[in-house]
Amino acid sequence: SGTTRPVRILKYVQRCANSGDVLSVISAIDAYCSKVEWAMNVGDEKGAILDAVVLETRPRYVLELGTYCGYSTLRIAHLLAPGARLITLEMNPHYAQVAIEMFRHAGLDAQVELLVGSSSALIPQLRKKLDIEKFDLVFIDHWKVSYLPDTKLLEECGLLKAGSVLLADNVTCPGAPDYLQYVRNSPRYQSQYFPARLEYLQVEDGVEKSVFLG
Ligand SMILES: O=C(NC/C=C/[C@H]1O[C@@H](n2ccc(=O)cc2)[C@H](O)[C@@H]1O)c1cc([N+](=O)[O-])cc(O)c1O
Ligand SMILES: [Mg+2]
Repeated sequence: SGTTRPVRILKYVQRCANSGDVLSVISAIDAYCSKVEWAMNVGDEKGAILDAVVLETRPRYVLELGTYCGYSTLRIAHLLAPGARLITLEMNPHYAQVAIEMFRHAGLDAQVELLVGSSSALIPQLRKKLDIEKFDLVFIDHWKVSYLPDTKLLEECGLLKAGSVLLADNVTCPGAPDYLQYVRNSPRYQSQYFPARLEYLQVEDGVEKSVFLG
């Protein structure tokens, strides 16, 4: 039985990226996935949009839905102020283990709190479990069919406040049409689309930034 794609990415990073250097880890993942084998990281073009939203939001509490190898987790963690908290949810224990090793190589494992489980099971537990009232920024990049139900769950659990920012990957490819329709038509959101290419490919994608209005 061979390795998995996340393990091959991790091994490449451990071999080629300087440990403790998060930017070299990020560029090593992008190098591997653009030259050797594609993987569903947000990538460097959409990643730059994510960076800009993190910098403008200056979030204290961040939630990520879908860790995978931890690429976007690292991009976010790198830009957070001391004392900020980044929670990332991953339901696949193997992916979670790879991501933890990725965070260790980048020297950011102390900056990230990874919870293993499905978002629908974990989101209702976050307030009690983590003593967090509201999230300032949510990066949504897990199953595309879960974007809308999980957004409604975040609202119902009182985890969003006026000004909370949702940033959703892949709203064009693979697409999250029900989510888009909701955030673009609900009076409770101010939504904006940022077109970009799908990671490592010449295919059209985009991210949607939606500000919760309370
Ligand atoms: O399908 C995609 N993403 C699904 C991501 C799923 C990730 O979220 C986790 N999760 C964590 C918690 C959950 O509750 C559910 C899943 C899964 O265990 C996986 O690690 C995708 C596909 C393409 N593509 O071009 O095909 C491009 C992209 O950028 C994508 O993000
Ligand atoms: Mg994605």
